Amino acid sequence: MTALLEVDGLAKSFGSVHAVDSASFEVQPNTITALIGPNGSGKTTLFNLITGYLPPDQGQVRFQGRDITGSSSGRLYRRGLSRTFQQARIFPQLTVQENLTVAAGYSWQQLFGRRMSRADRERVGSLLEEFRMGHVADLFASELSYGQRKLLEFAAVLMSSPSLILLDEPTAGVNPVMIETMEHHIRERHAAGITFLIVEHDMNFVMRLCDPVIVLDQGREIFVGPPSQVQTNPLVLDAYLGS
Ligand SMILES: Nc1ncnc2c1ncn2[C@@H]1O[C@H](COP(=O)(O)OP(=O)(O)OP(=O)(O)O)[C@@H](O)[C@H]1O
Repeated sequence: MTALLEVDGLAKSFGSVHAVDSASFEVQPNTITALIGPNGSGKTTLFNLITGYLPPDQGQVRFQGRDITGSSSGRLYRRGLSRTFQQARIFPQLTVQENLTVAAGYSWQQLFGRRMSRADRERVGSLLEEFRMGHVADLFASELSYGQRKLLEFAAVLMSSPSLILLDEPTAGVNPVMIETMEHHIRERHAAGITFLIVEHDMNFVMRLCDPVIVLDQGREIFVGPPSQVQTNPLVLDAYLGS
């Protein structure tokens, strides 16, 4: 099977800190792959390198077989590679509905002139329904709870019809009910054909949802395998207990 995403010898240093140090791994299509590792092991930096928010010092990233190293985040978004952030990046001064509209690629002028295609209007409507956000559609995003903002960001990246979504700590700081909601939506969208790469510290969440699991330590992968083998792998235990 051809990998959907290939990370090959990726490296990034900040001064003397080797945040990502020759990392290489693949994400196969139709998986929910986890990327875990102790604090500071380079997970967010890797996400930034893959999604065009940081240029790598070395190495290559391929998406759907094409070299995307150094491509801009906007270009990757339009090609079907989207991401979320640890702190949801949404527009607090726009309503929930407007946030989804902007994510479809509409300019601010079009947004306020209501010149939106019927198909996109319907997509916004169906996402509001799917994510049960109809009742908050006209609230400003700033009025949402922390968890709802994360959910909105997730819904917004779906406007680009992505084939791969990178989620950066989707459950961090989120209440248990919202964690279940998040898991439900990931499963639903996975069943509909979207591939996920998820950075997450909640091991219960990872163990029940993800396969395979990639473990990063000091900027490079030290384990790739099924969740059942992660917790007993000596290299993984060393990385976590030694940190
Ligand atoms: N912009 C930056 N400037 C300097 N150092 C940085 C920068 N970004 C990350 N680092 C360093 O790179 C290393 C990897 O950080 P990164 O945030 O990628 O790790 P992480 O695995 O995502 O951590 P966490 O689980 O705590 O979110 C850390 O030592 C961090 O301090």
